[in-house]
Amino acid sequence: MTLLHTEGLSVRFRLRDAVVQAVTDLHLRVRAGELLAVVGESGCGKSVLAHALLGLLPANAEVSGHATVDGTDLLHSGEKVLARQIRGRKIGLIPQSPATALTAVRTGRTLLAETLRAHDRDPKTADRVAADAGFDPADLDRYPFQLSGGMAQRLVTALALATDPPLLIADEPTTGLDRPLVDHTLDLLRRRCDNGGAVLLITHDLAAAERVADTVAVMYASRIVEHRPATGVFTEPAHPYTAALLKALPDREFRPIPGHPPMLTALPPGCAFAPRCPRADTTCATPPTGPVACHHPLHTEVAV
Ligand SMILES: Nc1ncnc2c1ncn2[C@@H]1O[C@H](COP(=O)(O)OP(=O)(O)OP(=O)(O)O)[C@@H](O)[C@H]1O
Ligand code: NI
Repeated sequence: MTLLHTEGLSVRFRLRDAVVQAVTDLHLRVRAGELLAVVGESGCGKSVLAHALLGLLPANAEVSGHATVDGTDLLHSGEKVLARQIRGRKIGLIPQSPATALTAVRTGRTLLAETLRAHDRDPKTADRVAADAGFDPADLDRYPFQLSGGMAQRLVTALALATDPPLLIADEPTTGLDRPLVDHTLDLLRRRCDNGGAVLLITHDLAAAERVADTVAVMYASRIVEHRPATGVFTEPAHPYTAALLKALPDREFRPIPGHPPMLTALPPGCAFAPRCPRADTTCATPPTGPVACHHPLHTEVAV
């Protein structure tokens, strides 16, 4: 069963003298039981994608295309529907910046109890929900400013899991966590999928994605350039950008990708990776399409 479906999803921000093309023509499908990892360098549009799905973009954003969760239209539902029926009920979000997501004047226990009550769940389960997310219930009476970065991270994870949404979007959920807690969080996400939920995991951490993902979408300069089963992506990357990302890993070749991603205010008409790509030639001036968006993929026989 498909839980999340996007077709031609695009997001642009209109600035006074420029347009930021943050997400371009995204076709995604996440099925119940699936953990999809979205990976890519800083600024490629991952968090904007998450915010677009939850209706959390600022007023200068223009969204086009289609997106549904569990059959419900996400882009043409009003704020009331998004607030009452989507956020928390159908889609949970572990936000990228826990500190800004937490309300300074409420303790963890109050925040958690309010969330549980708002979704007709027993507020007395707050301790268990916190513990499941790796947050010590003994610390629930602290205010957000009394939490370390890693503790705040675990608290927002508990808040997102409290309502048990079918789709969870986790935006860099392991930031600031020590290795055992990273593993704890990843196992938690994996378990949700094994129990029939779906997770869209946004991460810089390719090792994390390799550990738990069923499918991987590699994003570059606002587009998904490779979207395939995880095993294929990690063992036989097809897009030169994916191959370069893997080579940059410390336990692989530790070779950084030369150059920089393009400005999202001035994207080229053809392949945006071409200026950094060892395989680029004149054909790359036209836009590549397909599950591996490249005119010269490293592998052509890829399972999609
Ligand atoms: N409100 C906004 N107005 C204009 N540009 C924006 C706005 N929000 C985000 N952007 C731009 O959209 C692009 C994508 O941002 P996004 O936060 O999605 O990146 P990301 O892939 O999540 O990066 P990171 O890995 O660092 O979190 C960036 O260039 C960012 O500057
Ligand atoms: Ni982000």
